[in-house]
Amino acid sequence: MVRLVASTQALLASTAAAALFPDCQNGPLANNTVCDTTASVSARAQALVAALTNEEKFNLTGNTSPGVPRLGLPSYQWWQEALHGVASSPGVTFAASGNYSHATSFPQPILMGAAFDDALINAVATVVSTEARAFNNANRSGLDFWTPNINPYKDPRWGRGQETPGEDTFHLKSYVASLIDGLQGGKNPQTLKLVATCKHFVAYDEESWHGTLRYEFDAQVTTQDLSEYYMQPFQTCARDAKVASIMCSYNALNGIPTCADQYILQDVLRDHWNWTAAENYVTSDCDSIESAYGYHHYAPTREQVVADSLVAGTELNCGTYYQSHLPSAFSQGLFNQSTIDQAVTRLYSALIRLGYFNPASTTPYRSLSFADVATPDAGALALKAAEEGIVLLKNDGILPLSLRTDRNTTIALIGGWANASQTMQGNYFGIAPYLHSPLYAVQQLPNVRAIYGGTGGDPTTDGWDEAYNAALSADIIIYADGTTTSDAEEGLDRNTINWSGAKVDLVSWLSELGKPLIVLSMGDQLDSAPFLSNQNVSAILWGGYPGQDGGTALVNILTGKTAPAGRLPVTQYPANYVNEVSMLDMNLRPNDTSGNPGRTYKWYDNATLPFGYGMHYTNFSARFTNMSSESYNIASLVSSCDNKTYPYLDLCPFAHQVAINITNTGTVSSDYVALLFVSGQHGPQPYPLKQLVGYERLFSIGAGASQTANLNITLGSLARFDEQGNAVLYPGDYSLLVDVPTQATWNFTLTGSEVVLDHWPQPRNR
Ligand SMILES: O=[N+]([O-])c1ccc(O[C@@H]2O[C@@H](CO)[C@H](O)[C@H]2O)cc1
Repeated sequence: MVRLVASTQALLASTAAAALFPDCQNGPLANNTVCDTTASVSARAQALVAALTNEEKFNLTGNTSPGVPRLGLPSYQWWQEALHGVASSPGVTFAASGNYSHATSFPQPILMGAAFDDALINAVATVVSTEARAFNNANRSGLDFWTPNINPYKDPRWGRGQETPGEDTFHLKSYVASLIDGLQGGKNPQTLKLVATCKHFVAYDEESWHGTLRYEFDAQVTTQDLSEYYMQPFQTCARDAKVASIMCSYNALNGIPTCADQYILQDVLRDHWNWTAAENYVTSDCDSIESAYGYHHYAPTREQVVADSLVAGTELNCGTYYQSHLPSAFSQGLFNQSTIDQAVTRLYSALIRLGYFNPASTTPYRSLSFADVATPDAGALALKAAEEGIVLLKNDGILPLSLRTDRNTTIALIGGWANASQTMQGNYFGIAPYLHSPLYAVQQLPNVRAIYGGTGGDPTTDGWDEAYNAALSADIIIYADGTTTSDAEEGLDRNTINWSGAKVDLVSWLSELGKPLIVLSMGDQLDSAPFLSNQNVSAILWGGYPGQDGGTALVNILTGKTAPAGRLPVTQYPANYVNEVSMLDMNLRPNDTSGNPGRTYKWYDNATLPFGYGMHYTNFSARFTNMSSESYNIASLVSSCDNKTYPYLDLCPFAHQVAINITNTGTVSSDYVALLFVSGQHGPQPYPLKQLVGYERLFSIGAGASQTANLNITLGSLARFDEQGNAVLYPGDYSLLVDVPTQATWNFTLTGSEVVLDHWPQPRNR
């Protein structure tokens, strides 16, 4: 076992302040082609690399890069984080006070995923990249941001599930395309706004479970599951959204640490997904090259491990292993000159694309300043993002609250989240301009007296009297609790997914008062069965990690200022699920032999609340309007696809848009998320229960009014994956359904022969 502590501390030490950009006017590089803005990116990067000694090149391969002082090439910190706002991380320095002392803190992705609103995600990412650029201009940040975490949230115990938009790959693909566009400033823009990094490539979704650490886990994944599930968000990142960077992970995949795996980094990422077209780089996770040696024991020497990783296509090492061991690996002949040249060329290509070597006047974004950070508009967007994601799980009619105007209403707030502040940010957070707790937000309501009843005891009954007394004198009781980063986060998986016995008992004790009792279930999903079945629990809202204005968002929903329309982006599993399948079992499909009951809504049918669940303050009906034909020939669908617009067959549109007319049949204006699923028995067995093929959020549908969701479904979304990982469109009967919470179906048939939409590259011999 290696100890990572000392070196990770070194990783986090911030770099000494240096010149922000190379001096291309008067510095030593002024006459080097790297400073010639009319030359191509690759010519510029190659010219820079040609000016470097090997020793200098090796030194440039760590996240804390010393630059090359002799050439006026500044030191550079490659490691910045911005999961839901510019975040504290090695390259980001917040000021102690005043300008640059804070940045907008949006909800965690798991709550933003629940909004099912790609335009919202693009707007959020645009604010994040603007604020990041402003920080960079003030020399408080680099330009490479190692976000998003886009591993699918497959197991409810995963500590980092909160960092992701959820469990469904169609959803993740759509979400991440919007996000990367906002972070990078478009698809292949003239100047990259930021470098975004899709991580962790691939099959990474385990932290520390029953003694198995993420650093040592060897994920055993079938080619079918790999292609169909674990790879899908990365395909969108690399192939379609043109993300500029990818991070390989700590785990091994079928015996090979991902950062040393030529199959995934070369055959899949660069060759199959054409990720060579633009100048991009792969970074290791932090100390994951060291883990490949010390935990995975992948090769007998450190030199062999760094050489294998560099050759496989990991250009940058978060850590110091490359800097320390590449020189001797090179002397031993373990890789050749062109390999290190290519790595450094790719790294500096990314900086060139960011305008790093260009005059400020020719680079957009250089004039952004603190006036562009944490603006009122950004604050309003953070509030809207939280409101859009919050999910109504139960309502006996108490919500929206009708508060009296003739006298004060007393509201008791009890529980670990009632007065939450930083907790609302989850992990990977920065310094927020403010943190409005639920208690604070209730205190702002007119004609309301708020009483704080403490956090409630767990596991002892300490604090229960305080809670009870507050509840006794209240008209309405709000119990706000759930998980925090002490229960689940990086390095920490959960063993249980139930509300603790003490919390269930406290809520039941409070419920015996017979007063309106609302549970705010915060953080990750907990099995809400005990509260769903308790008739004295009037309502339940799930609020995830709602960010800087989370309390206001929750209270706006409670009072009806905003109507809830979020949908669960993950399955809410029953508590016993954790006893049925090992966290280390990567299989998605149910398996009688292993006892795996299946994972995600596609393969598991016994949820407490299903993926996509979410109630409203009104009722909706749904109707398909334009499904004229009921039979489509597969060959015609494929041949009518314009391969200039759609270079990959899986992106080809289905014969026509699917139009779903949604009518608000109730009395309250509300957003509505149309979730379109397909089901049917075609392709390899077992068949999934259903799969998401489209979604759209409709806004403010008035009482009695209708709006239409026009969904552009693709051939790829209708495909199934065979055992070789090929995406195949199969003939057969299909049903389209909009079923949560309303029911509408439309059936059609695909005729003719099956067509492979995506031929999956087969694994190399291992
Ligand atoms: O040294 N540390 O303090 C430290 C902190 C976080 C850390 O986690 C890794 O670093 C992040 C890099 O983006 C990856 O998402 C995560 O897996 C790895 C190391």
